Amino acid sequence: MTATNASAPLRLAGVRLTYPDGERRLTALDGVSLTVDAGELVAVAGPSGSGKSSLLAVAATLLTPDAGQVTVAGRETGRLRPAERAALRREHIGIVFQQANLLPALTAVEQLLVVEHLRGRRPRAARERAEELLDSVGLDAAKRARRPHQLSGGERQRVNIARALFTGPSVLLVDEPTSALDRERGAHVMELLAEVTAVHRTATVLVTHDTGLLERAGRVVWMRDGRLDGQRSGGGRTAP
Ligand SMILES: Nc1ncnc2c1ncn2[C@@H]1O[C@H](COP(=O)(O)OP(=O)(O)OP(=O)(O)O)[C@@H](O)[C@H]1O
Repeated sequence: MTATNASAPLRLAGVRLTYPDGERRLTALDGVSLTVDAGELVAVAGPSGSGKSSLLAVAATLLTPDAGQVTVAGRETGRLRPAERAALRREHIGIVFQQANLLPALTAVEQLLVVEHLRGRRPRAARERAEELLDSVGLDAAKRARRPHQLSGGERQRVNIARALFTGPSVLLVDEPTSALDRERGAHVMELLAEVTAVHRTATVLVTHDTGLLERAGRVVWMRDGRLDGQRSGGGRTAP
């Protein structure tokens, strides 16, 4: 059972998050529990303001909940010191933001190597890994040598996904990855996310407004007013 799988890379249990709102607090997440297994793609859908981005920020350990637990790769993050939490995030969490945020002066390969350089690994092994990852998301040698302005929006988003996978994260968090793309390119990116989730065995959470893309998800959860409001199995791959 998903809900009781203690080895799942990502577990949220009874998470409550509030923001300051004048004299009071606004409740953005109101007792959210969600377990995501390795190799599972969960799409989080729901109206604007329902708490989807807040859920992603809490799962990314970028925001600390007022109550409840967030467990990443078996570690309860509420108990960690900030430096330990940052290290856990670097090692175990890949984040794909809505905009690719690539550095204009760097080629596709170099976008991945910036991170690797900071981690102090040997460049040749890192370069090979970067080349392989970009190849696996569909960028051939010529495109891997291009700078962001020489790539299409969909290709930039592929670089973005490869970059998030570079550290070998067990959790992949994806925020509206298709909002800047047309329907066909958006569908391809969604297809790619389903594939990398299966191949890299990540616990993937994808936030989207676009209900047209949900059939590729293994599971769809709906948010309303800070609560999970129901879920269904999608048409895509699910964890065994
Ligand atoms: N930094 C903040 N300070 C105060 N309130 C916030 C903050 N961020 C979000 N909120 C509020 O928390 C609630 C949930 O917002 P959240 O951004 O998580 O929703 P969402 O479902 O991601 O919305 P959207 O689809 O429009 O991005 C909303 O009422 C929002 O106004």
